[in-house]
Amino acid sequence: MKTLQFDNRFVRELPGDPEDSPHVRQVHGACYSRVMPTPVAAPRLIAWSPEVARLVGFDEAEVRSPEFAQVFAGNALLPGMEPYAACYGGHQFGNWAGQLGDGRAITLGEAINAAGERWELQLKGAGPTPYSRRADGRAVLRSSIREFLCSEAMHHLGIPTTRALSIVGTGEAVIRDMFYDGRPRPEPGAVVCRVAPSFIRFGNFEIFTARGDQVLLERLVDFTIARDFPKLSGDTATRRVDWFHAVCERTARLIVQWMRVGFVHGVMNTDNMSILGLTIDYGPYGWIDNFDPGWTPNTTDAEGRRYRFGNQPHIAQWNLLQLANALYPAFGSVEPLQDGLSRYAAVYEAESRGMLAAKLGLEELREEDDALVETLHELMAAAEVDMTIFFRGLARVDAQMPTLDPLRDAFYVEDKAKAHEAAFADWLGRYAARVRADGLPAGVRQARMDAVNPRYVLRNYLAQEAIDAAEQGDDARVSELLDVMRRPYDDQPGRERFAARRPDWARNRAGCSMLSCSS
Ligand SMILES: Nc1ncnc2c1ncn2[C@@H]1O[C@H](COP(=O)(O)OP(=O)(O)OP(=O)(O)O)[C@@H](O)[C@H]1O
Ligand SMILES: [Mg+2]
Repeated sequence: MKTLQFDNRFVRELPGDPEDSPHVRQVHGACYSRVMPTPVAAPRLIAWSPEVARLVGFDEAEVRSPEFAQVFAGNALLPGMEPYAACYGGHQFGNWAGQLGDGRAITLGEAINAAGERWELQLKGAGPTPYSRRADGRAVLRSSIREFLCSEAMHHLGIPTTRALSIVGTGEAVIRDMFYDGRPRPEPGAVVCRVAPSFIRFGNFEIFTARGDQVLLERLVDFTIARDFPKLSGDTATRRVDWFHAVCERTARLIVQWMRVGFVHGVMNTDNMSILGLTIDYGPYGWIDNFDPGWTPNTTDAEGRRYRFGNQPHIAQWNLLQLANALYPAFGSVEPLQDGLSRYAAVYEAESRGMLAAKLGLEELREEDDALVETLHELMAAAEVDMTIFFRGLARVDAQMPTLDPLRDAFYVEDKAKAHEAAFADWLGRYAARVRADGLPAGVRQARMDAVNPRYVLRNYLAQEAIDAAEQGDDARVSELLDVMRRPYDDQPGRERFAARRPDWARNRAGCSMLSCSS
């Protein structure tokens, strides 16, 4: 394998933990602890992303070499790698949880590719670290496949995200009690290598303020600005303000994108919020099948449904408020922080209106269109309409002569479809009139809509089918699904089944509609 070029700024420029054993502890006065991945019995490459391999600088032969599986299972290091686990805290389900940290993630290094881009390589499931608390530092195959596939699916949908290079099976079992019902069982283990310009989270800042360590807080702030926001200029105070505003804007744009495609993160704790506005931590996430703003995939969240689909914009702002509180000592005044939070709301509102207009194929969403959107959302929820199929079909509704025909596939329940047919016909009449008022040629409108309304999303049951096969030793389904998700906006002849409604068997099956945090 060729050598990569590393420039490990995080460990070079920030203070680390002087202790280098993985025993579990509170780590003070440090941004990270150096820790080696724990070797595994029998590394075996299960799947990889060709785009990410290219980004990092590996060709196919290198990825398929035995050395690759060794390195990306955590059994060997490439020259220049300096493994560490980051220290962070976080608000979980609305409550301050204290020190969390990379309990099973280990960064290998910051690779600089031929284009001069920085791509941090991080293993997830690579063994215990000082931050593992009572857990084992490992990850199961099912959650690793979900993380791998969804990272890449999101990227190809055009949504900011951490990427995934590879999944390597460990050849070792991991014990998990999937539904916390006292029935633990052994499951196959795996390690994902994920890749991003930065894995810094809101919680990396929160931990220092919670501990009254203003010096380290300010160091991390200025480091993040210098490394991850190099375009910001001016004096330190100006850059800090502009930086927080940029974080608020990026977060707003990210959530708008989730809402566009029906992605429900499922566990939007502040330790799972990226400072770059990337989607991070693919745990108990899910995709909307039938449109339901109240849906959450996370069984741990079933009661309060804090992280339900329709609540994500609100939660993101709440998380930014926690970040603002944490940053206050570095700012010394509340105004710029308040301005940032207002910026979030303004950008979210504007971007969300643009997104809704694009999904509907309208030039813009005017105030008088709000009722049109509201009625549609109510109808979709009441009639159990598949979000993805509906919007894809809507582009095929003839504005001169609108009928429900292009939308028939989107309905889950015959009775409900019948009951709402007249209301939908009425809505379509109003919609078609609005489209005609814009006067876009039909082909242009359809092409524009197809560019924002995907044909294929990583439906929960599709991922589960690939997982079931992989657990039986057949990895091909994972690669096939990745391949479909690489072109989500294109009709792919022969792959209609991947665009179909969720089948009935998947309605209430574990892994398909209910996900636990056990991973
Ligand atoms: N199996 C495990 N072993 C050790 N620590 C764990 C394990 N699972 C989760 N954690 C830790 O628990 C905390 C919260 O977990 P959460 O589910 O948000 O993260 P995660 O899925 O491990 O990973 P990430 O956010 O890095 O994608 C984190 O500090 C995480 O590292
Ligand atoms: Mg996490």
